Amino acid sequence: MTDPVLVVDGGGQQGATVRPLVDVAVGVLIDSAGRYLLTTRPPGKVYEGYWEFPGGKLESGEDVEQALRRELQEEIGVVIGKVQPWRASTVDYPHALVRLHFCKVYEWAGSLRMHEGQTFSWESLPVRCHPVLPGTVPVLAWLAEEAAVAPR
Ligand SMILES: Nc1nc2c([nH]c(=O)n2[C@H]2C[C@H](O)[C@@H](COP(=O)(O)OP(=O)(O)OP(=O)(O)O)O2)c(=O)[nH]1
Repeated sequence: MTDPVLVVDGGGQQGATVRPLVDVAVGVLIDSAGRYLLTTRPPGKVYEGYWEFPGGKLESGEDVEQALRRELQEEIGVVIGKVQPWRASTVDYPHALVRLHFCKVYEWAGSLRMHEGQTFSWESLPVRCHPVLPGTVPVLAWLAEEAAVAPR
């Protein structure tokens, strides 16, 4: 069975036209207090200012882990340790059809530096950040479900 596709803001609306599926590596960084790192989408990008987990598109020849390591170093200035593949989802936005590969990361080196003009916040559930990117909203629900089953 394939996962349902989350259609956002009307999605691609191209009918029979097949759109490429863009793979995106996303890091759910979790600190020793169990808080999650959220960042705003940088100026000039679609959904500018919306809150998301840091990450970005896979480049040619990269796997999810390689892309995540590169993106987090480029965007937030940290070198991540072990990457734990977690969940995936597909989102149909007007600008792109994306496959989001969420990974949990508990270890990293270096201080956070927002290289693309983002804002960051360490958040507990329920998060105070608003607005959250539509493709990211379900992730917060998954995290809340997990926390309910295995509270810290
Ligand atoms: N990083 C990230 N992207 C997300 C999340 N949720 C979600 O729907 N997305 C979507 C938004 C974008 O369509 C796509 C990420 O693409 P992007 O444009 O930010 O990637 P990038 O940094 O490689 O961008 P660029 O260099 O090509 O400008 O994934 C999330 O939590 N984190």
